[in-house]
Amino acid sequence: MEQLADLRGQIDEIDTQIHDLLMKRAGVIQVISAQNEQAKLGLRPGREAQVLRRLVSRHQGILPKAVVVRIWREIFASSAQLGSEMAVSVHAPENDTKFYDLAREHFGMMTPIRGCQTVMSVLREVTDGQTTVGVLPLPFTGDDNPWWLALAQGEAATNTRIIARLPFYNASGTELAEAVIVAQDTQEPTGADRSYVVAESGEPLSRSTLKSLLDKAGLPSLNIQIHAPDPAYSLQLIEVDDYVAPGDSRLAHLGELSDQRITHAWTIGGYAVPLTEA
Ligand SMILES: O=C(O)C(=O)C[C@]1(C(=O)O)C=C[C@@H](O)C=C1
Repeated sequence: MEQLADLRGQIDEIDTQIHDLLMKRAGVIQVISAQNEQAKLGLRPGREAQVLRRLVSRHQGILPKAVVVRIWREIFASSAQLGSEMAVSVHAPENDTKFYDLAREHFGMMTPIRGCQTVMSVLREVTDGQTTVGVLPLPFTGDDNPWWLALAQGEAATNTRIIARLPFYNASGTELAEAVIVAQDTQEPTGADRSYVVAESGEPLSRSTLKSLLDKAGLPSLNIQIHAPDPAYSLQLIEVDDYVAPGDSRLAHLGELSDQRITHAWTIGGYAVPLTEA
């Protein structure tokens, strides 16, 4: 049996290597950020998703995958901070810390996170540029005053988009709150993605009509939320099981496929399919 002192010596040597590699990685990030000085957002959730999928798929041994993900969350957060000062605003109504907790888990120990009482104040801070990203509840059916309407006020009215979904990896086995990250940025495709599409119409279309139109257009839908504030105007939020780029030709087909009942359709962003489901 190897002597305990030898084994501790091996651990010391490994710790030195890990530390050297972390410093080397930070140096590479510094070079990237110097080359991308114009880019406001150091955060790239799509790239993070690809890195984590790759590491988790090659992972072996007794160290839990969740630990690997946890370590890389801190690494990503510190890299994103190096790229540009990052601040997070999160929906944190009184006595409800579930979104704050999700954000802290995702953005690590060092990122400034500010709680906002209302979803609208989170959105305002992102849209005004007071904060880099916002964390908001996942859009849900039955919400009488959905926040996503603020992202759906005409295609060019806002640069704020959904760029990620939380949690990306839920290893706890318990149901966590679910949220999306919004930013003045665009969704980056990663090879396994979903996008949110808004379809505008006069009279609301039924879910089944809309679903079959979407299928014909090649847009597989997972979830449809209808918001019809008056009989002559409605907006439908569709979660599509695929990446939909701004200006995707499938969106333009919806008009003719629906005999012009859909007057306009556009994407408001989306997210990389979470690791647990990939
Ligand atoms: O790939 C980049 O552009 C990076 O800035 C690197 C990096 C990383 O640490 O891996 C940094 C932060 C992003 O959220 C994603 C990737």
